[in-house]
This record gives sequence, C-alpha cells and structure tokens, in this order.
Amino acid sequence: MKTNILILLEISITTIIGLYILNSFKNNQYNKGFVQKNYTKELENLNKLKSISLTIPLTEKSRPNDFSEIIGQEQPIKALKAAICGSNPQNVIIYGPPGVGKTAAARLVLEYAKTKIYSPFKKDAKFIEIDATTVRFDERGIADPLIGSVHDPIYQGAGALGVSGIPQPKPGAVTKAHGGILFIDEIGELHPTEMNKLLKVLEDRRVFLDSAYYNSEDTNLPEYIKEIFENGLPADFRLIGATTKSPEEICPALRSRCVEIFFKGLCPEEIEIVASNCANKIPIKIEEKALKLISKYAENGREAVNLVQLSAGIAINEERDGIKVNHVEWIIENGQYTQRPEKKVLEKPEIGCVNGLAVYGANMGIVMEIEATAIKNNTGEGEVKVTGIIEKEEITTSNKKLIKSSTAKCSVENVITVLSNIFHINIKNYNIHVNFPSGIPVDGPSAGVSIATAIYSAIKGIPVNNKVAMTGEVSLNGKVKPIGGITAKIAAAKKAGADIVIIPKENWQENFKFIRGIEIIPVDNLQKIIKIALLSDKECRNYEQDNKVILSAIALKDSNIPQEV
Ligand SMILES: Nc1ncnc2c1ncn2[C@@H]1O[C@H](COP(=O)(O)OP(=O)(O)OP(=O)(O)O)[C@@H](O)[C@H]1O
Repeated sequence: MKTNILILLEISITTIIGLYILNSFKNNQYNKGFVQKNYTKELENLNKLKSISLTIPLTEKSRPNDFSEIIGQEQPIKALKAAICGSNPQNVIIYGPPGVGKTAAARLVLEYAKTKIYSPFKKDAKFIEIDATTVRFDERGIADPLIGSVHDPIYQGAGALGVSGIPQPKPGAVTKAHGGILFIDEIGELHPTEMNKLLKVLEDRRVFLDSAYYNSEDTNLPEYIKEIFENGLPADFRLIGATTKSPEEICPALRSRCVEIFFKGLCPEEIEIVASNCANKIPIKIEEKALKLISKYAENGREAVNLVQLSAGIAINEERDGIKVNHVEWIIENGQYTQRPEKKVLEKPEIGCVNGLAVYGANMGIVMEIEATAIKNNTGEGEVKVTGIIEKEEITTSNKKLIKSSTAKCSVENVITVLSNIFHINIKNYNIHVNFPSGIPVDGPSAGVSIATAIYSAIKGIPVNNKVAMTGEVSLNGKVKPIGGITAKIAAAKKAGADIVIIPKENWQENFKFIRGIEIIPVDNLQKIIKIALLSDKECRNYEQDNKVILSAIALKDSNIPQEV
C-alpha cells in the first residue's frame, strides 16, 4: 500500500515537472515567435531607412582629399608626415586655431603612411576619431568610449554571460584604434582622470580593465574574457591629438610623450584659395570680387567654406550661373559676420611707439603696439606707470591655481634697471608711462626689448622706425634672450607690413634666410636693437620736417646712441 502511494506521488511529481517544462517551452517558443516577428518588422524599417539618402553634403564634398588641397600648412604637414610616416611613428599633438585644417591633415596622414613600405601601419589600419568634449569621466566605469569599460552582471541587459555572473569587457576607442591611429580632437578638454588613463595606455600599449565580479577560478568563465582580464586588451596605436589651446595649457606629461606640431592661422590670400577650391568642388563659378570679400570676412578655412556654400545655395535658388559678390554680401549681412581685424604696423615713425610682437591662443602671431612717454621730473622722484595690462595673472595648472603679478609689469621694472645699467639713464628724473593699447594679452618677457626701445625713444625724443617690429626678452645686463612662437611672430610682422623684424640671435634658423619680403635681423644685445630701430640723424631731420615738430633730442642723439654694434 505504502509503495503504491509512493509510486503515485512519483508519477504526480513527474507529471507536474513535465507539464512545467512543456509550458515553459511553449512560452519560450511563443516569445521567440513574437521577438522574431518584431525583429523582422524592425529590420524591414531599417532597410527602408537605408534605401533613402540625400546628396553628399557640401561640407563633405569640399573636404580636402589630398595634402595639396590643404592650403597654407605645408610646413606643419611636412612635420606631421615626418612624425607619422616613418618606420617608427610617434605620438603627435597638433596645435592651431580652429578650422585651419588640423583634422583634415590628420585624416589624410594615415593613408599616406600606408603607401610607405617601411611603415608599420598595415593596409587595414584604422583611423579612429573621438572628440574629447564628448568623453565624460564616468567614475562607475560603465561607459567609457575612450578607454573601454566592463559590463558587470548586475546591470540590466548583461545577457547570458551576465546571468552566469560573468563581467563582460567592452573595448573603447584605444582598442578599436589598435594598429592604427587614434585621433582625439580638442584633446585639451580631456578630463584629468581620463588623461591619466590615456597616458597609462600609451605607456603599456594595452589597456587593463577591472571588475569586482571577475573571478579567475570561475569555471564558466570563457577563455577570451580570462585572457582580457589577465593580460589586457591590445591598444597599440599612435595618438594624434588636436587642440586650439596653447602648449602651456596642455598636460605636461602628455606633451613629453608627443611631437608637437603647429598649424598656423590663414592669411586672406590663403582664405581666397580655400574659397576658390571649394567653389570648384561644388562645382560652381565664383566672381573674383566675391572671393576677395570672403577673404575679408572669413577668419579660417571652415568659415570660408561655409560662406561659399551658403552663397552657392542662394545663387542656385536664384538660378544664377555662379556666385556673385552680392550673394556673399547678403550672407555677410544676414549672418552678422564681422570683418577680420587686420593689424598693421604703425603708420609713421613716432617717439615712444614700437611694434612689439606677441603670440596668443594656439600659436597665432600678432603685432602689439607698445607706447611710452617720458616727462622730465625735476624733483628726482619720477614715477613709472603701466596701463593696458592685467595687474594679476592667474595660472591654472593641472591641480592648482597660481596668482602672480603681471609679467608685463615685471618686464617694465626689469627694463628700468637695464636702462640705468646700460645707458646710465637716471629714471628717477622722469615720469614714465608705458601703455599697451591694443588689448592684446601681453606676454611680458618677450615684450622686453620693445618696452626698452619705447622708453629709450621717449626719454631721448628719437622716433622709432615704424617699419621695424621686434621681439625678445632682455636680461638685466642688456643681453637679448630667446623667446617662443618665433615663426608665428615673423609671419604676423610680415602680414602687418613690417620691413624688418628683430629677433633674438638664439632664435635664428637658417631657413629664415629664405623668407621673402621681410628682413630678419638676429641680435644679442639691446644696444644693437636701439641702433637698428631708432631713426638715423638723416631720417630724424626728414621726420622733423614732415611733422613740423622740434626734436629736442636730435642734437644729443649721436652721443646717446650706443656706438658699439
Ligand atoms: N588650410 C585649409 N585648406 C583647405 N581647406 C581647409 C583648410 N582649413 C580648413 N579647411 C576647410 O574647413 C574644413 C574644416 O577644417 P578642419 O576640421 O580640418 O579644421 P580644424 O583645424 O581641425 O578645426 P577644429 O579645431 O575646429 O576641429 C575642412 O574640411 C576644409 O573644407
């Protein structure tokens, strides 16, 4: 009897389990059918969407397809090729103003490298692009498109592996770029923690991912996941970072691992060529006058291309056979474009006025006017006033903020000492006022020679040649010391109409000999600068006649200008 009951119980349990399994199987089949039906519908929708396409956007059509189409950047492109296209490519940071061809050049350089037999980049090497402004630091490490992340089993959608408690590594851009190039636009915006992670990857040439759920003893663990957690994901790529920031604003640890290349701002003539090439690519005719107008308003290549494209849109809508100047005028007016400032050297020689040179932002050179007056103070208690500068400068390094006295103000103080040391001028006999009128951020040290020349000219009453521009730091004993951004400064001086640019001897490069249209004079002491920059006796007399002013100091000039050159 007892045995019968047991058998009956066993049959019942088996039947219940059987029914349960059957039911689950049916449910599963039903779900599968439902999912399949939905999937088919979605796939159909997707294919329908894929079958629709517009014409290629003009921005894409006008994108440079060859280095020769990137205008005005021959030197930095040569440097970029040297860094990337050799047998041992290097990491690179490209500095430059926005829209001047940095991304365009980076996109082309990998393909160029592949044409070299000695290049380690294989034919299928990838160019992976990521914008640092879109890479947010995620402290949970769930989503990191740059470095990669781990999908832990606690998260929804962890799939079959997640159900088994297995963490799943998701490769980031550093792994996708393995064997190729990782291009990070706006690299200066990268979060410091992301930057540190990137530096580690560059060092290891692989990326290690972590998870609290990783258990090397787990028998369910697939071999490839074990391999990733134990030995890391491959991430052997070369980095090209682009930034509109200046080198000082970029993490020093990254800079020390990279070759630094500087793209320059485009001049109006180069903007005209970019606009003309863009019109050819559309293709649409464009009037010469329209090109000239674009070159006056577009600050960079991207703006030139945008202006051509909008003007082309209007011309096409009006069924005209090309872009006319009035199309560009209409865009300029309605787009509220402002004319690009054309900084020129001073119009005529003036006492106490000097064309200094500065760099700002990502290596953009500019002529910076510096003016000084010196009024005799018979009490022997003269004062020095400096205006047009920021009194205090705040420097933000990666983890601290420093506030220091303006370097321009310090430079003026140094110059006062130099003038009394070298020329034995008693500054206390004058009320000196130095002004930086252009509102340009003054890089104090490199303005040293310009400040010294302006004050000397003001005290002696001798005009400064307005066709001379200068840059250089001056030491307390009057030696001229090297400065940064020399090429950009020379370009700015030439663009502004200077005939002569005075630079520190230590900044001299042999290729400066080949720059046409401007004479570059290297000097090592302040006396030489004064001799070159101030008007000669004859020039002073002409100046006196032209300006109908009495230059009281002319008579003194010969004895005051240093003879030793
Ligand atoms: N020097 C140039 N020669 C020819 N075309 C240029 C040049 N500079 C910019 N362009 C045009 O502008 C577009 C945008 O340029 P690109 O993206 O290379 O600039 P970028 O320097 O990387 O700017 P950003 O710093 O804003 O990313 C290019 O696709 C090209 O059509």
